[in-house]
Amino acid sequence: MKLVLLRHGQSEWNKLNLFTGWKDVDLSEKGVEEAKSAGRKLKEAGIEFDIAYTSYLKRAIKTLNIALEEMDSLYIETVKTWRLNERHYGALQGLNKKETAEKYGDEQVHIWRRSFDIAPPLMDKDDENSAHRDKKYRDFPQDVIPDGESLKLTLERTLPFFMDEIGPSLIAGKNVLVAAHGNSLRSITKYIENISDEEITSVEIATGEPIVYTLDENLKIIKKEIL
Ligand SMILES: O=C1c2ccccc2C(=O)c2c1cc(NS(=O)(=O)c1ccccc1O)c(O)c2O
Repeated sequence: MKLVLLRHGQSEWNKLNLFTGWKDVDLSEKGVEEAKSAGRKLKEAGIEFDIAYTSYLKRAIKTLNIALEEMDSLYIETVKTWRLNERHYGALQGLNKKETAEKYGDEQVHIWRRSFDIAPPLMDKDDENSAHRDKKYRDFPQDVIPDGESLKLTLERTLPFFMDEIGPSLIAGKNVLVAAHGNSLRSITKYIENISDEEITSVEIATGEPIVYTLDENLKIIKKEIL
């Protein structure tokens, strides 16, 4: 069966090189085109999906819907989960490179950049952008919703969803499409390709380029191709 990973197209804040995280920004024009192109590639590859998974963030949801529309597959079951959200960048959300360096210093940025288990400064729970005040997350236990995540924490809240939901769909023989974010897709890649904690920080998943895994019933990779 096929597992296809698709990182959302360029967002409005990617264009401005701002930390985005859980900020629910829209796709840019370019991002919409990237999603259409990904959908066309998947249609040409002739993959028929049985189920799709995405995050609670519109840049991923729209990427999925645009790609499914290109494949004339908007009818398939789609599951949305906060566990596929991008890494939460805490108080850094909305900052650009210059502001981050000015506020925290180049040395600190350099440490954060390569770190696996260091979280950024947390966002205040009463910040207007806090997930604790966002209706999307109102039904979740408040201690589960993050205010900032290390890469390790992000992987640790995404992988259980893969093991409990996506894995069983694959083992049931379904073709699965996951439209999500750089760091949440790293979690799945890390597991499928058995990548170490050190190596995963340098794995980059390109936007809008479907990664197609053909897996056996033990979720071992038979073939990997990037469309
Ligand atoms: O500061 C961070 C950082 C801080 C806290 C947790 C994670 C990261 C992180 O993962 C990261 C950073 C900077 C840059 N490059 S940058 O310094 O040029 C930069 C800074 C701010 C906004 C966008 C930029 O491109 C990266 O490529 C990163 O992957």
